[in-house]
Amino acid sequence: MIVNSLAPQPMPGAAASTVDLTKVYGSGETRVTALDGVSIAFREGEFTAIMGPSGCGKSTLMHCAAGLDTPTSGSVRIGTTELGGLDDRQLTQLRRDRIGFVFQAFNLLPTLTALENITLPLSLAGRRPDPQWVERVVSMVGLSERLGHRPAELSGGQQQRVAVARALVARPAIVFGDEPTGNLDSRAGAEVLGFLRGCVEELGQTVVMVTHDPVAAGYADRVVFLADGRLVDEMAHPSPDRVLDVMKSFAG
Ligand SMILES: Nc1ncnc2c1ncn2[C@@H]1O[C@H](COP(=O)(O)OP(=O)(O)OP(=O)(O)O)[C@@H](O)[C@H]1O
Repeated sequence: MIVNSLAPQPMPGAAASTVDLTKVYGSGETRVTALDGVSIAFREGEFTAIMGPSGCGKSTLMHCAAGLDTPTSGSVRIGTTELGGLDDRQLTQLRRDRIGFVFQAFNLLPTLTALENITLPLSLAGRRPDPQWVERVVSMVGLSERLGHRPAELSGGQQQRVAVARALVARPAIVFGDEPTGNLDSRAGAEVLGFLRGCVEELGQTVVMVTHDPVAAGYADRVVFLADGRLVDEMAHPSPDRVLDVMKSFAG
């Protein structure tokens, strides 16, 4: 299937983009081509879900696009910054300042309060929080009453909301989520997805999320489908039913 928005060149207005990205793990008999020439742009202010069968390369794509893993070949840009041209220190700085992460495991520090966890990226960067922005993020994710609580005193959904707020606090160019609702029940998952949607609509953020869940994908503006390390399809304005139909076609 030809996918017309998967342009070979980085698009203007892309928060992140890849061109002809490949990632090969191992060698000889254990060689695995996890990504096989992926060119994609994540547009500013858009919520994209990455889907596809287990092992198709979703996490690898996200990790390479976020500068957490190094591609075998091809290029990755965050905005106009080409990651291949950065040394380790610059890459660490770019991840800290321009990228937000939300993982399946909430990854909060147990000894810190919710507020301290949220502002940790700024503390590490030696930056002062912008009180108005922190207040906006905190109230959007509905945590105003619980800022003094430690993670153990919060439900899973609340902990993930802290993680979403932490991902947003530095006003990143892009937020990446790796199955951010994978550990949550459907109600808490829906809340977190609603907040990610809110980040896009109310705060103008760009969000990219890996998910297996067609209902989660239904919150996105666009779903891109990977199979065997290649982009094979995409869908604008997805609904869970239509996403499920595409997923079934992979299984068949
Ligand atoms: N560190 C690694 N060493 C060797 N092979 C790897 C490594 N990481 C991933 N792979 C392989 O690369 C391929 C893509 O893996 P990846 O985790 O990106 O897939 P995925 O679509 O995210 O899978 P899932 O939905 O099961 O999480 C798989 O075949 C996987 O076994």
